[in-house]
Amino acid sequence: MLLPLLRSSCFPSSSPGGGGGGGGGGGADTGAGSRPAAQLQRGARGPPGPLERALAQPGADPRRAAEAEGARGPGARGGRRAARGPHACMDPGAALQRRPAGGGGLGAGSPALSGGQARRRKQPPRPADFKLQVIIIGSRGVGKTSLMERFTDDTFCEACKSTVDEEAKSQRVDNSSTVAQQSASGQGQGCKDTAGQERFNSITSAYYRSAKGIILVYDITKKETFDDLPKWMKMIDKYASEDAELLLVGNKLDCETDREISRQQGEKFAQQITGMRFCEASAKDNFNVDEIFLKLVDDILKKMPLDMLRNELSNSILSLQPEPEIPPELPPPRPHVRCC
Ligand SMILES: Nc1nc2c(ncn2[C@@H]2O[C@H](COP(=O)(O)OP(=O)(O)OP(=O)(O)O)[C@@H](O)[C@H]2O)c(=O)[nH]1
Ligand SMILES: [Mg+2]
Repeated sequence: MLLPLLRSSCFPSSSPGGGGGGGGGGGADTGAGSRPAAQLQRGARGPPGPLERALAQPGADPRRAAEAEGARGPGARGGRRAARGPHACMDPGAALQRRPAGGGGLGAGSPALSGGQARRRKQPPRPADFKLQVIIIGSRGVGKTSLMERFTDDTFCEACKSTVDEEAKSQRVDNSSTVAQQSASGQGQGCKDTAGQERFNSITSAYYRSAKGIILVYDITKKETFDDLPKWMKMIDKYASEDAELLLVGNKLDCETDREISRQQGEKFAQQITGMRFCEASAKDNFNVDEIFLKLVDDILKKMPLDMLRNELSNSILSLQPEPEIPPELPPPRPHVRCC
């Protein structure tokens, strides 16, 4: 897998496009009190999987490598308009294996996607290899930030502050201008927990527009967050690009006893949206979290036109971390494509 730098912007809460409100649709604001910007990157993780090793070969074709790794071939799932193919690995019905020591992979055949928990101890972030923007949206408290932090830092906090918090509300105007500045100066890729409330649509819509992947999260223990989904879909239809990869996530799978939304309900919702994948996860148990992000990136890369991918590569340092040992019989790989 190319080492994508995924930056995600969390849109806490609010019923999308709507004003404030209680409960799941709480008024959303910018997240002045939010956690620091977090870059999601794979760079600092452990040894490359077969897909990465395959990519390291001279002249590797990223998508063919992805296929070789058992991911579905390009075109198996087009954009939202294409006829829906059967869900592959995110099929919620498939037995998602629990990863040993903290989480499950999508299936036996995806060592590159298998547990990386131990490998992801906090390490200094590395410069971006390859930028894709992914946004995580969903009603308040569904676990957007927790999923992001589990993936980036492998941490989880029980009583974490809402990305929207009281003091933030007072500063939201500044923040919205900050966010505006960021996006204006091209820093829009920076990750910021901002909100989806009507007043920020002009800002957050920019995030939707440039997002290659959208993760829509609901809380399986809170029906209202599932009922909010159509409103989030309206935001996606209104602002997101046609070919953004969509992934629906039912979070808090560890709270099975408090479940209010069945897996089948989640799957059925996703099946109504062309091209939308679905899975259930738990940020707390670190179950299916890597897979959410890495599979989404897989899908994004596979849909990218090869020349664009190559072009992106030619403008970036393709580096795999750590360098795969080159068995003696293989010639050393060609020198890395360096930034111009
Ligand atoms: N049991 C359980 N709790 C979770 C999980 N993910 C998040 N939580 C908890 O749910 C609450 C909200 O989590 P956040 O990550 O802040 O949710 P959010 O969607 O970012 O919330 P806002 O920023 O307010 O929109 C916190 O108390 C988390 O500890 C999970 O997988 N399982
Ligand atoms: Mg949050």
